[in-house]
Amino acid sequence: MIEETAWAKLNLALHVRARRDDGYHALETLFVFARHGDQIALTPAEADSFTIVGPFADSLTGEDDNLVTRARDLFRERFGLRGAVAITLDKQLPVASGIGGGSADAAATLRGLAAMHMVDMGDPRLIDCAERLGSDVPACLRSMTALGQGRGETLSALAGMPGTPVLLVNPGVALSTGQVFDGWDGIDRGPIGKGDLISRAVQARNDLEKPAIALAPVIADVLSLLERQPGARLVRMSGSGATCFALFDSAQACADAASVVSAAHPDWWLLESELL
Ligand SMILES: C[C@](O)(CO)[C@H](O)COP(=O)(O)OP(=O)(O)OC[C@H]1O[C@@H](n2ccc(N)nc2=O)[C@H](O)[C@@H]1O
Ligand SMILES: Nc1ncnc2c1ncn2[C@@H]1O[C@H](COP(=O)(O)OP(=O)(O)OP(=O)(O)O)[C@@H](O)[C@H]1O
Repeated sequence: MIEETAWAKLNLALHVRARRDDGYHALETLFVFARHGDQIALTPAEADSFTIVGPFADSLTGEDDNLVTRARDLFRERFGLRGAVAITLDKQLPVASGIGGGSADAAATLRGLAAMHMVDMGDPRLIDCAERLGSDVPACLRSMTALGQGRGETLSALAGMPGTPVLLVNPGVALSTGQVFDGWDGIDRGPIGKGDLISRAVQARNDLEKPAIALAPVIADVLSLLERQPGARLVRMSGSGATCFALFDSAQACADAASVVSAAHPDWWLLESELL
């Protein structure tokens, strides 16, 4: 059996630069990954099977389309393979929440199948599969700190901040990525600046916060609560929302903030993690 973690993706910053003719937006983003995520287990089998377990399984069970099975089918088609595989997805991350759950699952499936069939991680066919599965999938395939450009698929590696404590908070609202992009006001506010990762991130922004808040006003409450927490170095919404995060100076400050947030909002989803 091969096991892969689908690490949660965070956008420390996301600048939307232009609407493109193909329905996507040109953007610049700082991708980082958290140590926690969904788990994917793959085992060679007589027949294909796909099982979803875990706290967010119910959000996906019953949908016949899943990014995991799409990744499996595309991989086999692209590499001309036939063998069947049993896949179990342990869904720990909330669905449609801006932390790339589906994209990370697709990427973890590709990594697992690549390991099973001894395909090199740099194989252009693997990268092509990732690009066809979604804008975030190439970044999730590597799960390393990177600057993303184009629609998010053009990646340049950056020095990361491994071990930085991070608190993720989701108020329980699912947002459609396409709908949030549709609410962008069309104003290009410029590129992400230069410098080290944290200073670039602090000076930058997430241009999707405004349209996401218009769809789900509770996001503004999440951001303001996180901003009030001692030791929070950077507070922002990730991707198209609604998950927001705070980076902390210390694990204690992160744990203290988690206690405050969960006491105030026991129904919100929280994850204490650290950056990869
Ligand atoms: C918001 C981010 O999560 C930031 O990392 C990504 O840009 C979204 O990546 P993703 O979930 O993999 O998105 P995709 O599955 O490729 O696209 C979903 C929808 O989001 C919109 N979309 C996505 C990426 C992009 N650069 N511009 C867009 O306008 C499009 O309407 C698209 O139909
Ligand atoms: N394995 C999967 N996990 C989550 N969502 C999936 C999966 N497969 C298909 N989907 C579909 O994809 C949609 C987007 O889910 P996902 O969790 O990737 O969004 P997201 O966290 O907003 O991602 P991003 O940050 O890349 O925009 C969901 O509404 C769901 O119907």
